[in-house]
Amino acid sequence: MMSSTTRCALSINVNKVALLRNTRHLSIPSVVKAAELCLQAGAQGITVHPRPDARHIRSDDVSDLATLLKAWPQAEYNIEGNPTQNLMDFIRKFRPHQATFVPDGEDQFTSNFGWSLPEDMNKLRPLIAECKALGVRVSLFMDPNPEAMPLVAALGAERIELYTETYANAYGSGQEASVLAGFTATAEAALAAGLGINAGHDLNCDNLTRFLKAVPGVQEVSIGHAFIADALELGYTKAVNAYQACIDKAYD
Ligand SMILES: CC(=O)[C@@H](O)[C@H](O)COP(=O)(O)O
Ligand SMILES: NCC(=O)COP(=O)(O)O
Repeated sequence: MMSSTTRCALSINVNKVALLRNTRHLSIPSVVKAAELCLQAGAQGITVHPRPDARHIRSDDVSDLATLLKAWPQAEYNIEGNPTQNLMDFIRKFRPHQATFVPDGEDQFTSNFGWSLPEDMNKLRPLIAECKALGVRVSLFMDPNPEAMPLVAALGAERIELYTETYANAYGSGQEASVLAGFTATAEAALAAGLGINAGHDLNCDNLTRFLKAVPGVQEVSIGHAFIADALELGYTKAVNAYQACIDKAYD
């Protein structure tokens, strides 16, 4: 049973719509239309990760989505990236609801580790302070490690995003329970430190419910790759409905 009564929000990551669009010069599929259909279907937010090599989300997408989100005052705009690379320019210009700081290299294949604390603290502190001054919530992408949670709070970040690929890989295997226990302990430590909790990476309609049942206090999941794969088969509306049903099942 979940220990939090707050229902987890679903933020749809539309990176992979842009990835497909970028293989031609025809502006299809539309990233903005994808986001709009997901919001119309009941998604609570939109996430993008504009990488320095612009392999999927481009500057214009970040701008166009900021415009779209103005028409959806209840929805949250979450921009992910490395604040020592290109992220801060987007944060200063568009002031999204949330900036998720991710320690990726310039041409990293995909995100696959969280921040190292205390090592990264000095470079993160002023950037977190700047986001706070801009009215932008900061979430730090973190591996499951309870001991790091007080350090995240000491930096002034409001949330962590649990990097969930290890859970996704362990799902359904003999390792699942022990891997999940690490996420549960980290979430408990985060809550004790006064932090909010997000989660993401390789979450999908199969593994999502068990994660939310086991890990207390998750306020938001951002889901992209598996969601877009499902939407190719179901359409955006049915895919959002399916993921919302997976979230609802965690509260049964
Ligand atoms: C921060 C994170 O968890 C990633 O999942 C990321 O947003 C995905 O990036 P790609 O879509 O480029 O793999
Ligand atoms: N923050 C994680 C995210 O936005 C999406 O990750 P994925 O579902 O594409 O692995």
